[in-house]
This record gives sequence, structure tokens and C-alpha cells, in this order.
Amino acid sequence: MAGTGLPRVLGQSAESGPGTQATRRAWPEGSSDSLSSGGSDSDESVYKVLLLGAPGVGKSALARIFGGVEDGPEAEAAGHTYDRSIMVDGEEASLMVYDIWEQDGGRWLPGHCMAMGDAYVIVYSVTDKGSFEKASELRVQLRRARQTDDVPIILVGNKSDLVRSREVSVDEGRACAVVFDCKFIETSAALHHNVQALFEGVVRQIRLRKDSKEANARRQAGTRRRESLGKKAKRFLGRIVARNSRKMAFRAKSKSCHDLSVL
Ligand SMILES: Nc1nc2c(ncn2[C@@H]2O[C@H](COP(=O)(O)OP(=O)(O)OP(=O)(O)O)[C@@H](O)[C@H]2O)c(=O)[nH]1
Repeated sequence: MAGTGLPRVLGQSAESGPGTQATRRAWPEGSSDSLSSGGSDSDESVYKVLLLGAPGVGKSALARIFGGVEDGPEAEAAGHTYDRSIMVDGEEASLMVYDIWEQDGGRWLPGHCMAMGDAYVIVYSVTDKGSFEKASELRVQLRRARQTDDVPIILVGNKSDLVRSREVSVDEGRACAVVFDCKFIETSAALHHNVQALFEGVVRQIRLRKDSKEANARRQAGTRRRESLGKKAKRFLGRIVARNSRKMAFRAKSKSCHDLSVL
């Protein structure tokens, strides 16, 4: 991502609370994502994503990369909330990423943080076993706080570039994700490795649940409409063509925790 310069600030969000500043940006040029000048600003269409994790694991570093904010004075000015639209699977998604966990002297209450997210990214550092244990605790807390909600949770092992000081293996991270029924990815904020995949994965996980809920509701209501043979054939072909689309992903049965494009 380096070398492309800072993306243009496209707008400010009214959602940012006192002490925070939201920036709306787009992935830099040359990225596989399309640039966007921001989608709808209505609350329902903006997915709230909260970063949780022990201090120093790289939450802010990941959030800043998402927000397109470089380290330095601009990072200080950017605050803790980043608002941005990204294209995922040909469809625009607006995300509000909150890096507010245990920030601003505890102004943001943990209970509030646990209640407000449409998705959660629990970060630990692969160089810090303690932060890995903390991630498990947070997962348990989150499960308690959102018992009835099927809210997407992605466990992130950050600092994967620090190979020599690694304390948590990939297998341990993956096993933890399987036990806690969440998704898993390793990232390096320092190298910008997998950061884009992480946030795209967040969008896919939110969409998959939405699709799943809608399908269940339709089934329960018994409103499956009868389709003509032509329509059925068209739909079938459409599915084959859109193999990588979220609709196909939704149908995929895999429970693989490291594949962020399936449930
Ligand atoms: N080598 C390496 N260093 C990283 C990485 N991510 C973050 N860091 C460094 O780790 C330190 C802590 O990063 P932050 O992003 O401030 O961590 P945080 O989780 O937001 O910390 P708190 O604000 O205290 O909760 C900084 O010096 C970062 O430069 C990474 O992927 N690799």
C-alpha cells in the first residue's frame, strides 16, 4: 500500500462521539478493491465493527490501515473511529471501525462496546501468549453479552512478521477459533499483510448471516414461491456463474474457520 500516497478524505461522520473523529476513505489506488466515494449514510447500512484485545496487540495499527491513516501526527488527529466504504464481491459496504476498547480513560464502557457491534475483531499478538489468553476471555465475555445474537467474530493473530519472537502458533490460533466458533486470520499490520482480507472477511461474515436470517425467515413463513421451469434454470445458471458470490458462499457447507467467505 505504500507509495500510493494518502487517500483523499471524503467526508466526516456524524456518528463519531466526543473525543473521536471519523474519517471516510477508500483503499489506495492499485488495491484490488474499488475506490468509493461513500455509500448511504443511513445507520442501517453502516456496519459497526469493534476491535477488541489486550493493549499493544496492534488494534490501532489495523484500524489505521483500514482508515488509510499513516502513523504520525495524522494518526493522532484521526481519533479512534474510521468510516469507510469498500467494494466486496462487487457490492459496496460501509463500515464504521471502532478502535475504542479501553481507550479514552475508560470512557467507553465494556458493556456498551459488547452491545453495539455488528461484528467483532478480537486481536491478539502472536508474540504475546498473555494477549492470546485475553482474547479467549473476551470471546467468552462477548458470548455472554450477545447470547441470542449470531454476531460475527473474527480472531486475529497480529504481528505475524515477528517470526523469531512468536509465542502462539498458527495451529493454536486456529484451534482456539474452532473451539470458540469464530473465524481466524493472521495479519501483520507492519507489512499490511492480510489487513484487507480481514475487513473484506468481516463484510462477508455480516452478509452471510443476513442472508441466512432472511432465508430462515422465508422458510418459516412458508413463502417459497413456485417458480417456472425457465426461472429455475436461469437461477441455476446464475449460481454457477456467480460461484464466488456471497450467495454461493452462503450455500457452502464448509465450517472452515480460516475461510472468511463462508459461514
Ligand atoms: N512488528 C509489528 N509491530 C506491530 C504490528 N502491529 C502493531 N505493531 C506495533 O505494536 C505497537 C502497539 O500497536 P498499537 O496499534 O498501538 O496497539 P493497540 O492494540 O492499539 O494498543 P492500545 O492502544 O494500547 O490498546 C506499536 O508500536 C505498533 O507499531 C505488526 O503487525 N507487526
